[in-house]
Amino acid sequence: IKKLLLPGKQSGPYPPGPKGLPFIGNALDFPTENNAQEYAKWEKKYGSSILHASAFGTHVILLNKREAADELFERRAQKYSDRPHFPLANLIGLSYNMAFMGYGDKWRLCRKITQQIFRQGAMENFNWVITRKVHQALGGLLSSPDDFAYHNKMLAISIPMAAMYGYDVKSAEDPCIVAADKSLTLGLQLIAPGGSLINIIPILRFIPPWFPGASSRKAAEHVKKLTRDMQQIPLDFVKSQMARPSKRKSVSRTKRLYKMFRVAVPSFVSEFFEKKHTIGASEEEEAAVLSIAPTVYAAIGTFIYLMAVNPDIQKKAQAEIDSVVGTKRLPNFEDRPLMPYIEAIYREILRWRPPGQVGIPHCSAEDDFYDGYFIPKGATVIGNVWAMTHDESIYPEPNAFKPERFFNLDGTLNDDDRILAYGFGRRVCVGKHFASAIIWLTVVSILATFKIEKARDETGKEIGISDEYVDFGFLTHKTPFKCSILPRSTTSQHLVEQACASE
Ligand code: HEM
Repeated sequence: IKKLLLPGKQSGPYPPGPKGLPFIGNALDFPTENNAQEYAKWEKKYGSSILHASAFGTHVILLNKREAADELFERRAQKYSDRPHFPLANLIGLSYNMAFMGYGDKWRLCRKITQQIFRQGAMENFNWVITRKVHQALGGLLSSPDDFAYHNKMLAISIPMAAMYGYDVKSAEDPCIVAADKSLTLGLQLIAPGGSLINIIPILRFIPPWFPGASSRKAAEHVKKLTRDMQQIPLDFVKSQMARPSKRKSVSRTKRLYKMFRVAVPSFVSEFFEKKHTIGASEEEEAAVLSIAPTVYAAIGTFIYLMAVNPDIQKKAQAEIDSVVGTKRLPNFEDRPLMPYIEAIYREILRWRPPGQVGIPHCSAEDDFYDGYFIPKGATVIGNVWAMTHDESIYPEPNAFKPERFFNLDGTLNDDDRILAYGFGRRVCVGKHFASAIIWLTVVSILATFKIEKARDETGKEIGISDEYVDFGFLTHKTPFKCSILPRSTTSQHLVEQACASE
């Protein structure tokens, strides 16, 4: 209300954008689905790639071009690394997550710890657990290929559970998985700008959940409980394991966990607990990064869809794998530098359909100018990743899935390896190396062993797959579809069976 009655001194024009109504501004103009594509249309409509809209006194700046995102989020990072207030994050118990924290000491501490754990050089710690879970997913595809979405979900949730907590999920019925799945799906939906009226009119958060019509508040209460379970079950597990006295003094607690459970240790949380004693992290920061699962799930869902509709690309990729790996073993991380075409597929998946099309919003910490336009302090600043990765001047025929675009004329990979889907500046995804390893190994392992095709009906006719996606809060997922996933040969079937038996 203060912002509306006493607007700050404005010293220049806002970027172009839709004309707002009194008081509510553009509250009715913000798209509730396909927002990245709608914001790209705004660019054409208002003749500018930097745009402005507002709702109830909150200014929103949209950046559709990479130069603007690089200038503001990277070069002016001091001013653009904060997050807007997410009124629902608190209500659903997600405020512990560093992705939603303001740019302050608490975030700095979390960032320091997580960056250390997930830095590129530390990926070896996780290779073992990623490999194990990817092999289990291959086994799942072998026994029930029609349930590929289920196996994908298990993979996406069980890797962080094992890596972070040393918690070994065996089935999707595990109470922790049920809670994680529901909490993240519902939570991310609610927290996004179009997810609830509370995000636009924060005062509504004070309405009690039992009040007639307070559906978001009710949903938030439900999600909060699920979030608590999702965190608490594995946290209790780690704490109980760490509290056990060691019989042999020379074996550290994390090594002891490793010996006992043969899961990915040092797990993120057990290492976090260890660090807590030396640098003093607080209780709330103990579980920071579980919201990653849906991003990985979205990327792998896109991969399966793209392989079903692009058989020639699939064949080319399999030819590369066969020439490097042969057919007597499964691929491993050491093969990665030897397979440029698979690398190009990885880049193209995240270019073609970034899991979070408009990333996570940043917030401006002070008044600023860019390109002659005024950006007020406290503005929500959104990098439209989808628009940037579909910029025709950089990626001709942007809607086509073409891994070849990442090659130089001499057949070597080009240097366009900055994955915009991971965001920008100081808030860039802290788990990008981890995510890259998971997605790469999943892609290469599935391609090495299975053939993905469109499903056929009883007359043998191919069943078409729609190209529709559905938005889940900040994320976008491929809508459910049918396809056929069969072993490439009896040799590849045996390889998968052996890998699963040895896990
Ligand atoms: C395909 C997979 C993934 C994608 C596309 C993705 C994308 C993103 C994006 C767009 C952001 C916000 C960046 C910004 O504000 O500009 C982010 C933040 C973050 N991501 Fe990821 N992510 C993925 C996987 C992961 C994984 C596996 C982890 C696990 C460690 C992770 C942990 C985080 C954290 C902790 C943040 C918050 C960083 C901060 O606010 O300082 N992400 N991610």
